[in-house]
Amino acid sequence: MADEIVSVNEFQVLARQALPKMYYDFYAGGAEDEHTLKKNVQEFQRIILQPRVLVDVSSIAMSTNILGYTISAPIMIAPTAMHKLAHPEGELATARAAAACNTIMILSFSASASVEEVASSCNAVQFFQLYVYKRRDIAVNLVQRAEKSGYKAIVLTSDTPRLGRREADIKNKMIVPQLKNLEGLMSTAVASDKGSNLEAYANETMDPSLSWRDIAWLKSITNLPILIKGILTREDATKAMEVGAAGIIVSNHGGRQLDYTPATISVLEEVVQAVGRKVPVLLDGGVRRGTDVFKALALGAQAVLVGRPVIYGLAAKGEAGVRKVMHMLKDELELTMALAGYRSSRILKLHSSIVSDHPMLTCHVQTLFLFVHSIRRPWAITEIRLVKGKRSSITSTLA
Ligand SMILES: Cc1cc2nc3c(=O)[nH]c(=O)nc-3n(C[C@H](O)[C@H](O)[C@H](O)COP(=O)(O)O)c2cc1C
Ligand SMILES: CC(C)CC(=O)C(=O)O
Repeated sequence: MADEIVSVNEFQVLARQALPKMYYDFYAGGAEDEHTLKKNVQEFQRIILQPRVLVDVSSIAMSTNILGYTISAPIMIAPTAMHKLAHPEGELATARAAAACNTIMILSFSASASVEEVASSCNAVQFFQLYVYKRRDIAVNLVQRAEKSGYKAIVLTSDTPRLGRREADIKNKMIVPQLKNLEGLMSTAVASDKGSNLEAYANETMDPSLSWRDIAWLKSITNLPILIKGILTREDATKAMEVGAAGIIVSNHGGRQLDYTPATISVLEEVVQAVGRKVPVLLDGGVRRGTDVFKALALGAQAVLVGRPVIYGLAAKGEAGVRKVMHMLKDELELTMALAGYRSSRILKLHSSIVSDHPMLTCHVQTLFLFVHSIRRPWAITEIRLVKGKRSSITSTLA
């Protein structure tokens, strides 16, 4: 019963029961040692919150704005491939859930429903995630179809010149169904019967020569704003600004590409600092609790994206499962804000940008001693504590 589920992680157990092993492993798995997959969750857990009390939290504002579109909470749906392997209604159910929750879904290039089908299934604001294949005409075709169908932005995934080595998929000989967006354009059948068919297919099709120079080409084929997904360093954040990205998604692809990349939450601040509030910075990877969302906002994210929990909700309960996942995260975030002494998720973001701009933070990062720093503003008190060179807690509230 969906009603008996009290936390997002419980959906993973239900999804495991509902799905064939090959598909469950595909969704749940990461690359190689799955170090980054685990770190994404663990690094959230290392951050401790120090609440402020006796703040009037009788009314809490959860909504935020992404590229001019208001969403009910700073929690969006990450692009994930092939939802029909999780549930027969696939992306259509996910999109309806996004619309019901008044949030943005990013449709995967590798979806099992077409851009047109998903666009016409509901009135949610949708972005389209793009992989660039060696056959550039496919990107042109899909970007133009997405634009025509009413998608509001292109999310270019930058971390997949080749597919990460996902060992469960290799063992299971993971298959690739025909991808709906490519029907009539390209077959997804691959000759190899060894290892992961998905890996063979991806490596045959993805364009490993894609580079920063190609953003100009992408801009020449669309009028939509372009967000770049897969940024983990200040250097690449700066480059993304130089090429005119409209937004950045701090992501390590949920630990499915390069293993031993840092957890996204641990590099968020570095990216936010480089971007300097010029464009929105979003984060995905390991978000499983409202407190995780709160931590990401406090460190400068405008919103987070959720990947696997959405698929698990879909696999377990279809559209209702996705709605439940999104509602649980939103409710937990609201409770976190109340208990931590916050009235608005937007104020949270303002605080953190002050924090990350402060040079003291960087110069004390290596210290082995407790470092307490507070900044006073007419409207805010922000306090950051670092222990042994790591951020250990975040406190800030309205003055
Ligand atoms: C099963 C699965 C499929 C994915 N497919 C895509 C995809 O097609 N395009 C993409 O840019 N990212 C894809 N991702 C990465 C997600 O967009 C996102 O970065 C990641 O899932 C976030 O981590 P989380 O699952 O811990 O929330 C996929 C992730 C998973 C788990
Ligand atoms: C079809 C795949 C390339 C989708 C993907 O990005 C993933 O599985 O992580």
